[in-house]
Amino acid sequence: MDIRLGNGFDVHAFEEGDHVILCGIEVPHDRKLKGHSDADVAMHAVTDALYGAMAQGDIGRHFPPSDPQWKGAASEIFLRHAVDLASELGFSVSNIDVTIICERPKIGPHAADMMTKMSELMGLELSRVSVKATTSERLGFTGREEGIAAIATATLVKP
Ligand SMILES: Nc1ccn([C@@H]2O[C@H](COP(=O)(O)O)[C@@H](O)[C@H]2O)c(=O)n1
Ligand SMILES: C[C@@]1(CO)OP(=O)(O)OP(=O)(O)OC[C@H]1O
Repeated sequence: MDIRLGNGFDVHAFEEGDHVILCGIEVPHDRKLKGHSDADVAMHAVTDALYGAMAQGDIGRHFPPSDPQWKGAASEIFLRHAVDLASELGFSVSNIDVTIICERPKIGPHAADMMTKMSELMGLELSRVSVKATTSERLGFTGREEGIAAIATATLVKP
């Protein structure tokens, strides 16, 4: 069996707004995340973890930020592409795990919805999807609430 591990990391800065989108779920907040796409930092980290496990580059290689086609795009397009590519290459996703790093918004109350959404989008059973969060104890750019970071791992298997 061919077992692959990938990691992904992403950061998006805050700008004026009233909600953020994380793992495909709209979370009310007093700012939004800035990006070329919908700036779903957590979904981008998972997508990059999938590309990494396949050694297929990164999200910007497949969806260049210079391409106007992706302006305001829903990040599930990127995630689905990575999942479909895995399937084309003979892999199935075994599990994903993502940690969202921010002081606010609190992720705990939304984590179940986020895991359900990721499970549905990826066609992956819920027990194989993990979404969790931490603060950075008020240190650094996440601690100053300048933006949100996310780090993810994904495991792919080919029988
Ligand atoms: N945005 C966040 C950050 C944290 N949590 C939850 O709080 C727990 C404690 O966080 P520490 O950074 O103080 O360790 C953490 O384990 C999460 O359960 C959260 O929901 N949203
Ligand atoms: C997702 C893409 C799509 O153009 O743009 P952004 O929303 O800015 O997100 P980023 O994490 O900077 O990744 C680069 C791009 O692929």
